[in-house]
Amino acid sequence: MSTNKIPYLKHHDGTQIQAIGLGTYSSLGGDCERAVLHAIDVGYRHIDCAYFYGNESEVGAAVRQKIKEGVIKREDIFITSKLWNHFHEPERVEHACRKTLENFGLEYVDLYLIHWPFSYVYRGDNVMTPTDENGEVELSDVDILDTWRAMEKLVELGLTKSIGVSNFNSEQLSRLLANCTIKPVQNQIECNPAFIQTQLIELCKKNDIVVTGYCPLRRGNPATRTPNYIYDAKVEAIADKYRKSTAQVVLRYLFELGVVPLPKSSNPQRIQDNFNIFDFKLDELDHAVLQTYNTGDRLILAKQAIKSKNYPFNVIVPFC
Ligand SMILES: NC(=O)C1=CN([C@@H]2O[C@H](COP(=O)(O)OP(=O)(O)OC[C@H]3O[C@@H](n4cnc5c(N)ncnc54)[C@H](OP(=O)(O)O)[C@@H]3O)[C@@H](O)[C@H]2O)C=CC1
Ligand SMILES: O=C1CO[C@H](CO)[C@@H](O)[C@@H]1O
Repeated sequence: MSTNKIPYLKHHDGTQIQAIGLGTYSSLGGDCERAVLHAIDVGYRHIDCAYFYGNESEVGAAVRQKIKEGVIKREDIFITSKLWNHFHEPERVEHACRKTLENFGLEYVDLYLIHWPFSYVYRGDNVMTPTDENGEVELSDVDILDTWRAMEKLVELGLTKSIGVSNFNSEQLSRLLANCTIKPVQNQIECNPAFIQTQLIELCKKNDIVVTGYCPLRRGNPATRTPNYIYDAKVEAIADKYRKSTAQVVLRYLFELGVVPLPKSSNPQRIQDNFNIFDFKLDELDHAVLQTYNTGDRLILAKQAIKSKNYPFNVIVPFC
């Protein structure tokens, strides 16, 4: 497929991002490498990764393979990774980013995000969820602004082109915006028909921050036929109208709301299908139907960090 017709969004720092990205959480080993190789062949130029996912080596191997084959140049592909919660102390941030680059076998990432606003005690690079004797996660208390200043240095060092955040609520984002030198280019948040987060999206748009949407398919599971909207007759009717799948309708819907969806798949057909959402347009009635699923039902709660003062989901933001 030609990538000419695929829309890109511009970040405020001048970098550009393809308006859909391949999610890689729970894509592991050979499955992950094959998924990324196939995605690049299909036309994806935006891959969402994280140190926490434990698959940066596989993603990097696939990207380097495609560069070697001459299918892409490094500058054609946008790679996001994320600082995990145990690396928040400012003095660990550069080390964490260099470790990620080493995993990828690349000299820079395009975007490095603070994965969550809360932090964990550091017990070693590979201890990603340190727990105490009661099995509770060991939370630490690093100020987001201190971590952000170290993130800004990564741009100066050329280790990442852009920096951003993930899972920041409106208060955390506003505080960061009021106190930063480099503004975040993105806030990556949960976004699917049942949980759109309209007000947070509006705040991001107002501040020229791109929203990337995770769990766009709400972790679709054909066996249990969840989430219900992928298997619901009303969405099937919309899909039939455009000769598309219900997943394509959902991804298109998020795109039309101004969100960059990050669907994960390791299935070749679904990887391709999820990318083919730029040749049709939903009408107002379709939007009205899809809006009825917005019940404000958050899927990812990160309850292990509920006691952190930086736990982001205490702020009750109306969802519509
Ligand atoms: N910043 C953060 O805190 C978070 C970021 N993320 C990022 O967002 C990405 C997407 O979220 P994720 O949690 O993976 O969930 P998704 O909503 O992308 O759902 C993935 C699931 O949907 C299935 N699926 C994919 N395509 C289709 C389709 N066309 N029809 C039916 N089922 C389908 C996949 O199965 P199969 O592989 O078999 O196709 C997989 O089981 C992550 O991979 C990660 O990169 C996710 C969570 C939190
Ligand atoms: O990126 C992520 C993938 O999903 C996890 C939950 O299942 C999240 O904790 C994490 O932030």
